[in-house]
Amino acid sequence: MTIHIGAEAGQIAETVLLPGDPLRAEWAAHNFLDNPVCVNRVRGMFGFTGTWNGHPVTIHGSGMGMPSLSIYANELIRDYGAKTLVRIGSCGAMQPAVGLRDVILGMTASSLSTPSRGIFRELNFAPCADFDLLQKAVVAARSIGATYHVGGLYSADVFYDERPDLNDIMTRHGILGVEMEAAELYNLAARHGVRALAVLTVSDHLLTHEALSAQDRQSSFGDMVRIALEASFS
Ligand SMILES: O=P(O)(O)O[C@H]1O[C@H](CO)[C@@H](O)[C@H]1O
Ligand SMILES: O=c1cc[nH]c(=O)[nH]1
Repeated sequence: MTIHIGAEAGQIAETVLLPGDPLRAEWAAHNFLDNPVCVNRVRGMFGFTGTWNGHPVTIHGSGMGMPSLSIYANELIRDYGAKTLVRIGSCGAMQPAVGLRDVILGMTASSLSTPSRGIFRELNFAPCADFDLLQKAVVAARSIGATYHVGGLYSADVFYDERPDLNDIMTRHGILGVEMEAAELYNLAARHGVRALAVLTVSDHLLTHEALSAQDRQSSFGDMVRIALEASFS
């Protein structure tokens, strides 16, 4: 057990899917895993471990924002030995060619700052996905017929952004979507020598202002879960 995760040693799989929403973790575990067992409920941040095609998998909420994800990813990697961490999240589209419900595979993640800023200081480290996972996710996305895009993410620190000019700069530089966790996940993966990828579903569009409901964000993003699982084990 750790401060934030109540699972016993051995109850967390080496492959962990990380939705921000703990109820999405519950939905995904019950819809995609065999014999899911709840292994964490500390602070209501549910984690479930089961199997997918015989492979042990944990699906664990990360919470919203990089400070929250950083707590869970640190403990999952350092205390439980997680080796493959795939964020399965929602995001806002930042390009006209990206549509609602499309999947974005996050090759890089730009940010204003992350919990790792204190380490990098004057350096502009470039957080990026694990290439092997990324290319396997592309194959998986193609095979299930998902509409997908590969490219850069913007990991913002705030959802209600008083600096829309930052979004505009990201759009002008080709960034596909905005979310709030991937940059720190990629930083931690680099630091600890593990694999990470963000597989996201577009839940709203910054340019058209279309948006899906909270219920849709919790329990209708099956393609990204399938892609995350296929990529992890192929
Ligand atoms: O749907 P999740 O995975 O939580 O991801 C996105 O949704 C939350 C904001 O609504 C932030 O966590 C953002 O990154
Ligand atoms: O962080 C997020 C997630 C979805 N949509 C956004 O605009 N931001």
